[in-house]
Amino acid sequence: MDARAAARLRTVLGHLGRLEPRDVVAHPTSGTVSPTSFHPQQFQFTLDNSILSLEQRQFYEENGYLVIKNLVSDEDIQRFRDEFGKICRKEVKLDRLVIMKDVSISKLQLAPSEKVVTKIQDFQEDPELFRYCTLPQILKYVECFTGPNIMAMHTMLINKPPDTGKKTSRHPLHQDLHYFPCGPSNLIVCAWTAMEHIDRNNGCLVVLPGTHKGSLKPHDYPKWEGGVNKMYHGIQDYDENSARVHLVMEKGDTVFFHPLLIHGSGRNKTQGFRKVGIPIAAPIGKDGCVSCSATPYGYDGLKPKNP
Ligand SMILES: CCCCCCCCCC(=O)SCCNC(=O)CCNC(=O)[C@H](O)C(C)(C)COP(=O)(O)OP(=O)(O)OC[C@H]1O[C@@H](n2cnc3c(N)ncnc32)[C@H](O)[C@@H]1OP(=O)(O)O
Ligand SMILES: Nc1ncnc2c1ncn2[C@@H]1O[C@H](COP(=O)(O)OP(=O)(O)OP(=O)(O)O)[C@@H](O)[C@H]1O
Ligand SMILES: O=C(O)CCC(=O)C(=O)O
Ligand SMILES: [Fe+2]
Ligand SMILES: [Mg+2]
Repeated sequence: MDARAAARLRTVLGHLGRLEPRDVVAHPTSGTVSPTSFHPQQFQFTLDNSILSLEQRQFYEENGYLVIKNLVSDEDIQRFRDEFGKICRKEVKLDRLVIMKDVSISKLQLAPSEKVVTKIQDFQEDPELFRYCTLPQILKYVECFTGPNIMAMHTMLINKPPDTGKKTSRHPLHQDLHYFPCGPSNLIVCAWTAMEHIDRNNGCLVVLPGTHKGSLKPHDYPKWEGGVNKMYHGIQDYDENSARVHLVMEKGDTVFFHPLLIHGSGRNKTQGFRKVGIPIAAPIGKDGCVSCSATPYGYDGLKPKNP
């Protein structure tokens, strides 16, 4: 994006001011930004940029997600795996890190290892893992949705365990915006990178294309017999007829998706631990998230600020 386009985007963000979370809920598609004159009405969910092809833009506009193949190198993924292993074995300790175990094993006293950690959240203080959020090729695409001043709102690495038979390794269908009252929603994007081959066997991402055009729906715990992980809320009343699309991805492929896109993941029927790094959401206004000024997850400075 050139400097003039960036300046216009900042102006738009400035006019939007600081929304209350309920405003984001009531007007989830507020904040539509068409900062340049190329296609003023045509595009609602992507910013004008020279990175995405017309087909890619149209795909994201229509479907709410976009898979970019082979975006993160094997070498980087290996480094993230190594660091994750150290965290699980407690060789690296981080104050604010949240470590989650699958509910099916949460009450067992198990020795620290990668086999008992289902997910880590808030790794922004770990320089090695946080490199993911600063990879130029990730930021290049993130910028197509957020504009040039980018902040990581949340960081995660998911290590989906082999299902114990209770189906607790599933992640119910949800919208990420449910978890963070950030906005404008169209300027938020989540990046999800496969750290290995992922398909329906080990629990790939499942999306309901086009649902990013809808509103934020009520979420609650699904009524699953085997139990549900803490905070794994699901949408109760989605359209049963919507087509579910299973995203089969290779190591290093990254899917960028809108925070209102309904998505989830199935159970892991293999004996491996399915790793994805690292969903981040990366919105930012000029001085922080434009709707929730202070967020404990906010982490600034991924790219030099535009003057
Ligand atoms: C716009 C931005 C978009 C950003 C996108 C991000 C979207 C995010 C979508 C999600 O990922 S939703 C899921 C988010 N999940 C969480 O936030 C869970 C975070 N994890 C935690 O809070 C802790 O890991 C947890 C409380 C579950 C465990 O913490 P501890 O290890 O300190 O707890 P401990 O082992 O002492 O257990 C405390 C209690 O929690 C229970 N527990 C542990 N793991 C559990 C689990 N997995 N599920 C349910 N309960 C669990 C455990 O049995 C125990 O119950 P009791 O009090 O009855 O003894
Ligand atoms: N029939 C369904 N209708 C709506 N949502 C579903 C349905 N089946 C599964 N889901 C949701 O979609 C997510 C992905 O499910 P998916 O069907 O891919 O995996 P699975 O049921 O674990 O395994 P399988 O590949 O055997 O179907 C699940 O976590 C669940 O929340
Ligand atoms: O990789 C997965 O299982 C999906 C996780 C997810 O959507 C989330 O944590 O918000
Ligand atoms: Fe999610
Ligand atoms: Mg199924």
